[in-house]
Amino acid sequence: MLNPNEKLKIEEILKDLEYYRPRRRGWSWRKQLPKGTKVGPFEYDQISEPLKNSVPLPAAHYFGNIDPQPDVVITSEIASGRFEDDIRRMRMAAWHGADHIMVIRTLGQSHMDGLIEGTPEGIGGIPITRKQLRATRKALDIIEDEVGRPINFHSYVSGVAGPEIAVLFAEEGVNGAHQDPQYNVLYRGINPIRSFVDAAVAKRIMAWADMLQIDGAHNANASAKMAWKVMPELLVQHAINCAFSIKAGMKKENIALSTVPPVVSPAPEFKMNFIYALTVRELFKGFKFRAQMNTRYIESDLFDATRIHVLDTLISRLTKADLQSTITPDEGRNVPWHVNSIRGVETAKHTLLALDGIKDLLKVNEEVVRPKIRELKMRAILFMEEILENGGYFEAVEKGFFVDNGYYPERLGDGIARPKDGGIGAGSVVSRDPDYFAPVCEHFGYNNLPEGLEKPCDLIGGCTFHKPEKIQFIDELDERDNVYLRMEKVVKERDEGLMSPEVEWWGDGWIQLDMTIPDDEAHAEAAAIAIARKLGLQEPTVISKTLLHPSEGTYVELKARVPFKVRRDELTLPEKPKTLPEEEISEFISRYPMKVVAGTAGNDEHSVGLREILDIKHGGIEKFGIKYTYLGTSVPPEKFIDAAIETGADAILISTIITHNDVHVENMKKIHQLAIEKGIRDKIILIAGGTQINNDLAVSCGMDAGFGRGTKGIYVASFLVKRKRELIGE
Ligand SMILES: Cc1ncc(COP(=O)(O)O)c(/C=N/CCC[C@H](N)C(=O)O)c1O
Repeated sequence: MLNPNEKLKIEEILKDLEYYRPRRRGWSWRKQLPKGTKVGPFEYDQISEPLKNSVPLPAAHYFGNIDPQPDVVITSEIASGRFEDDIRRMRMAAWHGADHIMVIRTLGQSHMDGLIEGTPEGIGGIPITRKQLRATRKALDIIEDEVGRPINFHSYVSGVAGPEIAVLFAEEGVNGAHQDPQYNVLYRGINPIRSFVDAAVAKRIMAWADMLQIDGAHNANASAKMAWKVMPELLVQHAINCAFSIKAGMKKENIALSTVPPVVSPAPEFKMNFIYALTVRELFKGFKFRAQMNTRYIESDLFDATRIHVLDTLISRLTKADLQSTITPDEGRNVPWHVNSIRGVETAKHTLLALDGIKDLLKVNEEVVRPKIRELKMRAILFMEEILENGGYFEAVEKGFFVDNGYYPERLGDGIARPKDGGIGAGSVVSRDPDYFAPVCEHFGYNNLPEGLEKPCDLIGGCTFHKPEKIQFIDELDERDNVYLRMEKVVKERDEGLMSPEVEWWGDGWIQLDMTIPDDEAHAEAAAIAIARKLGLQEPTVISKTLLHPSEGTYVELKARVPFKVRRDELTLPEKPKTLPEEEISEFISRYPMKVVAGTAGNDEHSVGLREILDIKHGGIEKFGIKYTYLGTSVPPEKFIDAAIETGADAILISTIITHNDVHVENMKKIHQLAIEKGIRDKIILIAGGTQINNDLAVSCGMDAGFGRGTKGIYVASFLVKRKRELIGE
């Protein structure tokens, strides 16, 4: 069982992998809760069972730290090239609410006509191998136990080894996979006939394994020059894969359409995206919808990408999504980093919760949308009719019907044409002889079962689906490229407590820094690099720039490598404030009633933090019986002293956030000085608080104590009691 306070040890995961068997087969949906379910102070209509361990959204602490889980499965796409580091990121993503982990394959795996073995390092994705799948599924088992919800493990069945990959996934308990023959044809240049034959074989196996299938329509969005123009084609692509999948034996509820809002602002996106989303859900009722956030128009600006993804998730809530697949906001600038995988999950969770029940609040204006939906459907139907007129799919793809940037029936003639008898694997499909028989189960198509056999694999005493002990587990094939070699350095540093920052791989040393340079883009970029170099950072690289003004300023984000490590055992941790037990505070106050005056000092209007320290509802000092007089905001130092004298207060609590020209320091010194002048300094307790305050600073300005960001009422109450005890000699 994983302990949240202990790091996951990959070496433990790698032990006894040859004996590992997946705990289940098939896809797990979230367990829905009824409409009107109460969580903390609120009622929800679209949530599922909560997690045992999780990280709530940033604002959750205002509402009792609730972390309601939306009804929709949330995907995190993770693949840095080293599965051992991806496993740690999967644990992070699971705690933030992801229960669908998608692992992108290494560059070019689609062109390998066979399986890869061992654990080589990947490029831009993971080499999908039996050992990598087992280690990851085994890790996901303990991670799902830690968060308390099943996690779906997902990858891709495509390429010339599609059927072999499908068997591998079925054997290793993979829960979901992309499978769409059109992907092979259009984007991997694999022979169309081979692709569809392989797809039938693969889909039949996926059906047996009860895997959820995601189709590949999103790739047309991602590939078209004008992504919004391919909307009619997307409907056709979905139709082709859905119909083919049903014929290959898949159940409708395991067929998910991969649908992406096609365009982004500054386009008036909802005029297209919302209509399209309504249309696809109407046409494919009964299938599942996997909403993928837009990848086509992501730039390097994390804020813009996040805004896009919030709006994409709004589309999901306004129509329907069974899965919300997040895209990391940094997909436009680097291979996704840990933090951005998590940000993608937070965006989905935040938006889905924010829009809980939204469809009960709004009605779609049928009068306006109906003709537009109908037009889209007509365009798709015409497209399909033209395919038929041209002799069918293979002829149409040969003529470049697909991913053409015309808004069908308009055609620009720039579609992706694939010759029916060309491409990788051309001519490799042979028809089965009348007496063809393969002694394996779930084998699509003509399989001549001999008399007396109940199922094909009876002939060989069981196939790997029915006798998993027959699966051949190959450990490592390349002694120069495997996880053990990679772990040698990592385990040594980890056990020595050597720490360095990382973005995707253990200790890769990368950090991100950002700065605003008051100059044009070119000079700002050059200056940022020079500054990073002077800071001693290595390989400084600009990953994003935001023009604030052509000449006045540019905001620059860089990544750079830290050339050193720090030792964990040499770190001085900020000591946690020593608080007294609640009942001890209340008991003391009952014997020595205390009064304070409080307010925000000087010309400071920020009072939320101070209210949290005072008011009972936030666990403020009032909770322990301490009475307070609230002087309001922008209180001059003199007023604090006069009020304290007037009310006979034991303490003055000043809150100060503004630090321009050190006004916070001046105010603290002034109050300390005035208390001396009025002869009350030795009887009154002076406390300052605020996000820019710390104890040393406050004491150096004459305060008795200072409290910074994250302070709780009990910290202040404990200090008041301790100081009062000193004053009365208890
Ligand atoms: C239908 C299909 N088959 C196979 C592959 C993978 O194929 P290869 O191993 O890269 O050749 C893909 C990949 N899609 C792009 C990334 C995931 C995307 N961002 C998503 O979230 O859906 C695919 O769409």
